Amino acid sequence: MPTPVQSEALPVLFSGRDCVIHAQTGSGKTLAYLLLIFSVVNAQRSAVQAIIVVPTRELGMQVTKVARILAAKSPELEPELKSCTIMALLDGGTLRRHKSWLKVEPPAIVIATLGSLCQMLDKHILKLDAMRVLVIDEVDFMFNSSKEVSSLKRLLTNYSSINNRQTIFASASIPQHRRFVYDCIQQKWTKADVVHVHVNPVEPMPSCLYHRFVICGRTERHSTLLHLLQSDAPQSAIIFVGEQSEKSKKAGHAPPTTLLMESLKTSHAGCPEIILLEQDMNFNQRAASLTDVKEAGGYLLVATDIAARGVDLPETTHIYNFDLPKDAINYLHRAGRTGRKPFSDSKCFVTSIITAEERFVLQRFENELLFHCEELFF
Ligand SMILES: Nc1ncnc2c1ncn2[C@@H]1O[C@H](COP(=O)(O)OP(=O)(O)OP(=O)(O)O)[C@@H](O)[C@H]1O
Repeated sequence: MPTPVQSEALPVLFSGRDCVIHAQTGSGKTLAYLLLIFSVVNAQRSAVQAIIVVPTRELGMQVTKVARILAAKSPELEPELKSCTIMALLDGGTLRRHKSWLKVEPPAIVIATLGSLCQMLDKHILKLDAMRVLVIDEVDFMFNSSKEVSSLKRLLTNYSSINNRQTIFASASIPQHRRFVYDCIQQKWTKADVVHVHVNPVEPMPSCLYHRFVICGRTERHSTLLHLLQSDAPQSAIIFVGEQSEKSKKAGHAPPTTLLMESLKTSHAGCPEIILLEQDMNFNQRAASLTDVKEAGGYLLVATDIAARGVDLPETTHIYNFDLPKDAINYLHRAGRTGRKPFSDSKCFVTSIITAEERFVLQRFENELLFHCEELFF
């Protein structure tokens, strides 16, 4: 049964028009663009026909997994046909192996981070002559990232042309979306008849989310979190912690994530597994953390914003903002790591631990994202 965004976007996508898919977190945008790709690519052809660009390795691994599930065919149905080949070309991957694979037998679908993709394009190892669909997932994040933006523009205009491909942009947040669609046409990132599929514009976040906040002093945040965990007793939760500042790093202080992990391990015994996921971990450690989360019966995932975009852990019922996110868009994406079962109406909780001075910041997020946050008292 299609979700609302799939119902709205699929007819546009199948008509061949370029599309900006703009719908709440957890609404099923991934399947919408993957179904288009599988309707377009010819699995028997050894040429890259679709590329999906993602901002992080974690999101890339997740999209690859869904694409491989869709690609798997029953051998008894059409034994003579080979199934669609899919390659993950992600930062931290084994580029040497990918190079030889791309040269010998190019896959039909490539899921890539921008850095790794541009490396292959610059070296002429990957060619886009046969590319028919280009998807940029979390598009607002990519255009906002000073590291990615110039490569992204090159990919959209220099490496391939709008006339030879169908271009799909997806995100739950596209600030100033009218301006963005105008830019898409002016800058020739999409064709002029691009369609903006905007699902539920008056409610930017899923309605099953219940937003709360607790006010406490700076030094009481650990004990407040422990108190919350005891009263909520979540089966599976994500605790978002801010990145360590350069100043704090230089002063030799322990990262806030490490301090929180220690505090949880000593004071919150008997809880679900406590797992860490942060930018500073190497790629193998990050992959191991996500595997642990998926295999655990229940988890407390302590994470920085690396887990805020796209990561799909449908069992998560509680989000805690141990530190406030830096802006409303980040709040939306952190909150959207819960409420990810499209046809379920069970309540999920997003709780921010703030100081009295931060109340006005949260209020600003409420005004911008049109939601109500209720105060909790202990
Ligand atoms: N038609 C469907 N029926 C049931 N579940 C679905 C359907 N489509 C997608 N899902 C499930 O919904 C969840 C969220 O989907 P997905 O990851 O595509 O969300 P998204 O819109 O990309 O969210 P985000 O903006 O946070 O990246 C996934 O677990 C997916 O398997």
